[in-house]
Amino acid sequence: MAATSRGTSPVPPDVRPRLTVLSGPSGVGKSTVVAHMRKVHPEVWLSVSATTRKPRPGERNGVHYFFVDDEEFDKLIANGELLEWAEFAGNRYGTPRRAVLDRLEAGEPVLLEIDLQGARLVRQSMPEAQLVFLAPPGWDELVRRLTGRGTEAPDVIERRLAAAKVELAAEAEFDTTLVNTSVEDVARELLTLMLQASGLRGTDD
Ligand SMILES: Nc1nc2c(ncn2[C@@H]2O[C@H](COP(=O)(O)OP(=O)(O)O)[C@@H](O)[C@H]2O)c(=O)[nH]1
Ligand SMILES: Nc1ncnc2c1ncn2[C@@H]1O[C@H](COP(=O)(O)OP(=O)(O)O)[C@@H](O)[C@H]1O
Repeated sequence: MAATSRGTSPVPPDVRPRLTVLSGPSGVGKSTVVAHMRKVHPEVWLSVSATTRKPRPGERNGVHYFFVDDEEFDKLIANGELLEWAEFAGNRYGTPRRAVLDRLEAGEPVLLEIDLQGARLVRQSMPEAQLVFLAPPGWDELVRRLTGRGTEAPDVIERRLAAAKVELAAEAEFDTTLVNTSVEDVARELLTLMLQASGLRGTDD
């Protein structure tokens, strides 16, 4: 089944590459979509965030995240090295500023996968960014995905589901919604949105 696109952002007249932010509730499939993008479209540059969260099995430092301790995260903030950062479900996450700006200056479209608070901060500091909301096909499916992933303890799942309710209520703040029914379809639509927003050609393959 195809991913459903609810609403679209107008294609801007300028041709500057734009930052694209992908956000959505925990368990909706953001990491899965991003992993698929990495595999099928390695040319798309994905920001790697710093986090104080402990790595999950299979997660690699410098690939999925830069895993740092609290002290190192404090330093990143103090030195102004983060474009934005937020606390989410008891851990801190932030986007390294320099790497993102370098890529944008080099003319490459850039993708950030960050939480709602981060998306709002990016909207303030870079109003030209396009904000894409990844929505679940329904609440029950979101619960199933988050529980089925099996990476979090029940209390952490509860915290993430509470955060998910807040995140779902913020959908209207985003330029576009993609419903994650099919990972392949979402990745394709996301790539098209990124290329269109950057004044480059959208693809249908
Ligand atoms: N603000 C912000 N949020 C981030 C960043 N990196 C990841 N996140 C978000 O932090 C939340 C938790 O991420 P994670 O622990 O990897 O869990 P998962 O996304 O549910 O698999 C998600 O909503 C991510 O999108 C970042 O650099 N900044
Ligand atoms: N389109 C989809 N259909 C069914 N399951 C999915 C889909 N996308 C992701 N999932 C599954 O949902 C769970 C949560 O996905 P994940 O990418 O970790 O979410 P997030 O990064 O948004 O927290 C994973 O077990 C993943 O395999």
